[in-house]
Amino acid sequence: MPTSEETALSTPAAQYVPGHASAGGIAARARGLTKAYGSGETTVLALDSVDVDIARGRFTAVMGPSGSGKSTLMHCLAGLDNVSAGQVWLGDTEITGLREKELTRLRRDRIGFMFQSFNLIPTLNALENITLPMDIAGKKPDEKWLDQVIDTLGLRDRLKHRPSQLSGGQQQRVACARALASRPELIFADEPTGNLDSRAGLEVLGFLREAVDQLGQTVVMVTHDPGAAAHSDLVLFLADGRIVDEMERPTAEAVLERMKRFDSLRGPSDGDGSAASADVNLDKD
Ligand SMILES: Nc1ncnc2c1ncn2[C@@H]1O[C@H](COP(=O)(O)OP(=O)(O)OP(=O)(O)O)[C@@H](O)[C@H]1O
Repeated sequence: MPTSEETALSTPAAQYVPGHASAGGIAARARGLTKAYGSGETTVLALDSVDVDIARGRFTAVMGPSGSGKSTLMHCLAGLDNVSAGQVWLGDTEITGLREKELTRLRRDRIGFMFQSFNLIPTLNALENITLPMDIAGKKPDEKWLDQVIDTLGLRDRLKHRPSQLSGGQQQRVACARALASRPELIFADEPTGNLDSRAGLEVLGFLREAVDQLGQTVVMVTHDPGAAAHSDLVLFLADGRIVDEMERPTAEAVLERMKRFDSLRGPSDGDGSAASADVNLDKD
């Protein structure tokens, strides 16, 4: 059963909304966001009436036990998955209810994506990969911005290389540049360091941080790694499809301690990586 505090976090907006947007405005917003998979007795409630504001110009991390709904939240906020109930906005545009064609255009024009697998086209060189989404959209890149992105990511001397000629870290930097190239309103990164060694992972996190601090971008990153989350401005913690806590200016140690409290709620027979019990203790500092 949810605690009273958890219930308070998932009830309608005006009271308390995790991620509470700053003066910079709101890049994405969800109210009552609910996502169920399957039907009847096999229904899985992946998101349970989530209210969240993603602040513009900030780096937000999403953490939580396996199966808590992190990827589902990202997919619903990005219009990659339809919702069962509730509303989602990208900026001022409500995306719930948009037709697939409109969603495709919106994703292409306004959102950048980074995934664990870099999703680069092997036959294209780095520069062609970076500009591919814009080429498909028939848009000319803003050359000054593109130069800035390429230099910030240290890719200037790698532009003619194909993905197979680049290290994992360099490939992820290309994926990062591709996400940034069209100067999207929002970048979603799903475990962007998951396939990298720790040095390359740190580098990519540093670049995402720079994208926020120096280029004014907005980043939402799903991660399992407390060290990665420590690069963000704000961590949202999910459990059983609900946002149950948040942490401003996180440190790896503090995030790890918070995550341990999810683990300690699992029974001995519950070691299969499924979500923690809903009875998460919410003693916010
Ligand atoms: N396509 C699907 N069909 C059925 N159930 C799904 C589907 N996608 C996700 N789920 C279920 O929804 C819940 C949330 O999944 P989700 O992938 O969002 O969690 P997560 O926190 O990202 O997990 P992980 O950290 O393991 O990637 C889980 O119980 C999962 O089994």
